[in-house]
Amino acid sequence: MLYVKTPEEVLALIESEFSPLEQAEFVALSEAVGRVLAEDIAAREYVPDFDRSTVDGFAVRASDTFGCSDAIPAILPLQATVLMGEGADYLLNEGKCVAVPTGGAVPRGTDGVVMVEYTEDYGDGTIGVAKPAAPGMNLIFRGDDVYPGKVILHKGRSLSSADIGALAAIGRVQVPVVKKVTVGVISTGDELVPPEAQPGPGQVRDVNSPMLEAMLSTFGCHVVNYGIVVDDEALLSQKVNQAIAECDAVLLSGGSSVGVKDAACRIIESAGQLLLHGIAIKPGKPTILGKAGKKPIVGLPGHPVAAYFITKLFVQPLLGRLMDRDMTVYTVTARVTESISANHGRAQYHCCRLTGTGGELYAQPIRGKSGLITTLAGTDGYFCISRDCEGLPQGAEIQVTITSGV
Ligand SMILES: Nc1nc2c(c(=O)[nH]1)N[C@H]1C(S)=C(S)[C@@H](COP(=O)(O)OP(=O)(O)OC[C@H]3O[C@@H](n4cnc5c(N)ncnc54)[C@H](O)[C@@H]3O)O[C@H]1N2
Ligand code: MOO
Repeated sequence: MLYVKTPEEVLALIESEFSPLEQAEFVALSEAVGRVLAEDIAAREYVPDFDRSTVDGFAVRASDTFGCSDAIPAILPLQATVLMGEGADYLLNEGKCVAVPTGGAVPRGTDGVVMVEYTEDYGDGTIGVAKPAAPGMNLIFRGDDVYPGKVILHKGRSLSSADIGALAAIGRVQVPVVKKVTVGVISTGDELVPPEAQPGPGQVRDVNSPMLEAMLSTFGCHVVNYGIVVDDEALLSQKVNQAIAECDAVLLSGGSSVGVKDAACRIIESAGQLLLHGIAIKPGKPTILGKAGKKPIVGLPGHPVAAYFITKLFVQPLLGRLMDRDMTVYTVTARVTESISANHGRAQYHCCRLTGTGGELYAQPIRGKSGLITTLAGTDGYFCISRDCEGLPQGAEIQVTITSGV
């Protein structure tokens, strides 16, 4: 008999029982994408460090161009030409202009740049300006991007490729990141053979290890795969204890239910402390959570779809807690394409395919038992029917968490 907790209670348990590992290291910028920042990053300099033009054109004092037009251009003598990669440390004289390339420095006193398209070079050292410049037009001023002390990225953020660009802009080539959490993965079952093997009668390929390994690497973890262990309690216990010694967290798939050979619960209990056995969720009810010291041990249900959802819904936030990382998932609103029934009392999760027509998104639920795996393959996301709901009518609005691409 399982004494189940609600998903909300499980998330609260994770928050209260586990804490960030707080292990940081420095990595090169080229290694930093996807890593989690260990501290806020503040700029130490101005970016850009000089006033610069955003167009090819002529730096002007805007007031010298007011009122000009195609018919009556402002005629400004060319004072100088700025070259790319060189400074312009002089004053723009009143009534004059300076030729600047896109990104080039502009002289002091410039408060606008007129695009070359709106000018005419008369060939006598003067430029005709046919369109007035508004103050600030086509200019980026020193420190517009960042200034010393400005925090550009916050602790806990998983670095995106755009963030890498921002770090490069401020010269942070050694980045303080949270050390990767190492997660040990063990699959248990007498019936399991490695994916490369041809299953014999009653045997199935190990789906969970490769799937979990892939999921964990998208969460930014380092994975140690301990392979398949047969249903031998002593052997499994030895493997679990080895994984606890070598890793920061352990996932054990299979053997989580209440069958005679389902030893995961006893093994986790003897390795440390049992925190939970059973979540009011479908699929994934017979999930186990325990800890050995500060290290979490999760007993995932053997059914691959159940193992998948439990990893998405609870292991991901658990590892986020260890890495002190924001693991917020984003959802989109869609309408279900067909009615779907649900078990009252358990939050029920379904994968779906999304289509979009007429500005609306539609979610086609993918039906199938949790022992099947191809129901997950090729789906775009998943949605939940809450435990107090007996089903959804066709067209009901749902929130879909997108999973395609990860
Ligand atoms: N009497 C009861 N039986 C079951 C219950 C229950 O409450 N009472 N719960 C069912 C639910 S729900 C689930 S989910 C499963 C969980 O089973 P276990 O975690 O104990 O896992 P196993 O018995 O080892 O395997 C279940 C199923 O999954 C296949 N499996 C296991 N590992 C893998 C893997 N790595 N790759 C692919 N497939 C795997 C295994 O062959 C079994 O078919 O229990 C129900 N039973
Ligand atoms: O967790 Mo089970 O998947 O409901 O069969």
